[in-house]
Amino acid sequence: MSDVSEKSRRSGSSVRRQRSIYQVHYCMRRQDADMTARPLLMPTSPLEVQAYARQVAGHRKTEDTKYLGLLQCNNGTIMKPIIKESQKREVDFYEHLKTSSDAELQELRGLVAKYFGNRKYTYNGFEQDYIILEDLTERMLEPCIMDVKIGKRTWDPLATEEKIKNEQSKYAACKQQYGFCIPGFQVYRLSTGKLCKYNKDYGKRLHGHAVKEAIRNYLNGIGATLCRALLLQFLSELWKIQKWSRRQTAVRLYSASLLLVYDAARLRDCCQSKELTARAGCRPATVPRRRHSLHSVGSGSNFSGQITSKGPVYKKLQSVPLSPMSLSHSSFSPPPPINSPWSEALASFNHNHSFEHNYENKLSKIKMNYRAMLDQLSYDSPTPNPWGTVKVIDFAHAFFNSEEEKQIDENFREGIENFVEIFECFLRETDDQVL
Ligand SMILES: O=P(O)(O)O[C@@H]1[C@@H](OP(=O)(O)O)[C@H](OP(=O)(O)O)[C@H](O)[C@H](OP(=O)(O)O)[C@H]1OP(=O)(O)O
Ligand SMILES: Nc1ncnc2c1ncn2[C@@H]1O[C@H](COP(=O)(O)OP(=O)(O)O)[C@@H](O)[C@H]1O
Repeated sequence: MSDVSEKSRRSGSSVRRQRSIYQVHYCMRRQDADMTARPLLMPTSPLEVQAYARQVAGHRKTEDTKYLGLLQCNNGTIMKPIIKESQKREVDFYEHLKTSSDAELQELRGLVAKYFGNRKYTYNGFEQDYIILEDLTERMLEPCIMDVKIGKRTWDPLATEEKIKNEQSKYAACKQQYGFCIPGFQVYRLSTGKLCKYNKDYGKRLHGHAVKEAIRNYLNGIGATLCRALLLQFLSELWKIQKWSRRQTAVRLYSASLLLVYDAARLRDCCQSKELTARAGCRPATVPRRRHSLHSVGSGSNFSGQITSKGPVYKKLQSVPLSPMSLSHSSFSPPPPINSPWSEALASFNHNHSFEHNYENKLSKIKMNYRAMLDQLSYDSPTPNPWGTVKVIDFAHAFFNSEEEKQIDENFREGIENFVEIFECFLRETDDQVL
């Protein structure tokens, strides 16, 4: 991306004002719920395109000089080539999803990358059709990306015998055990900033316990504590996908993937401030002024803007003690209303089946930690944008159900359940984290 912006600056074609890295990367994220938002590029800016260096799986080969991988545009979108029949079906899938009035499909719209239509584009002298999608890693400084292909069955009803055999032979142990597989991921090491890439050959060898460890590695949790804030960001989206997959009968998603993305630069900030807080034994007494926050007026929060040594102060409520020790002798009062993806995560968290047996014991502690974490995150960022998310991608083998075919897609649901369970298990490891 930096090459692109450098070029536009030199040619004087960019209409963007120069901004600091921080502004460019963190403060401009779009928050629209609608997947068909308007293109991001200013009308006068020329579209600049290059091979997408952040692609961790899928088609990438070059045939002659025809590049089969994704392209990155300088307007926050990526372009996915439409070459095979299955990819043509993917266009139809997005087009139908865009206009459908079916409630289940409307819900799915919020779980996939934003779709901006399709277009012809000439790259390296070859004209091709492309699907235009939101780049989920946009503005990330150190994007950590994992592609998780969902389902024991990864071939669609139109697959040939040969294709079925090929699919059955790949990632066999992993798919059998977990109902998903990992065709690729990349992670920036928190300590060194080094980028480590893991391709499909690595993914094909994964099975048993190594699968969970690969996910832990992706989360920068090898030899270090997993970050509760990061896990909750992922879970807030994963629970939505899980809830949808438990009910929906509209579509069968063969070979679709979850694309997990987070910014290691933001994770590093989060860990460093946690470390500082732990060392000081309390949160910082003075907080730099923020222009926007989760708790700005109108955001629905009762946060007063003040933080004391005991934690954030809420309007009309007592300040929140941060130490888990204090829980044993304090009566629990519900947290203030906060409208954000975080509060949705908390709501899902409280109602999730997997935690019901621990419900009474853990709830008050979780809520207390959680409220503190919300403040920590909003303190670190001038906007409340999450720096980790997950979306469903790759609908080349997706099929809409007719009325007679309507039933739950067990193949997809099962894979999601198992993946969510791993994240919930990781989250339990962080139960003692107080931010
Ligand atoms: O060889 P194919 O034709 O089955 O290609 C696979 C692609 O299938 P498709 O062409 O869309 O039907 C397949 O594409 P989809 O993700 O299914 O769209 C993958 O790229 C697959 O690689 P992997 O399983 O992720 O390691 C590709 O598999 P390999 O390159 O690992 O064989
Ligand atoms: N919306 C997106 N934002 C960022 N990266 C994406 C997006 N969609 C796909 N990718 C990247 O491209 C890879 C392949 O995408 P996918 O749709 O699965 O293509 P294929 O059909 O070739 O398998 C993903 O693993 C991911 O790295």
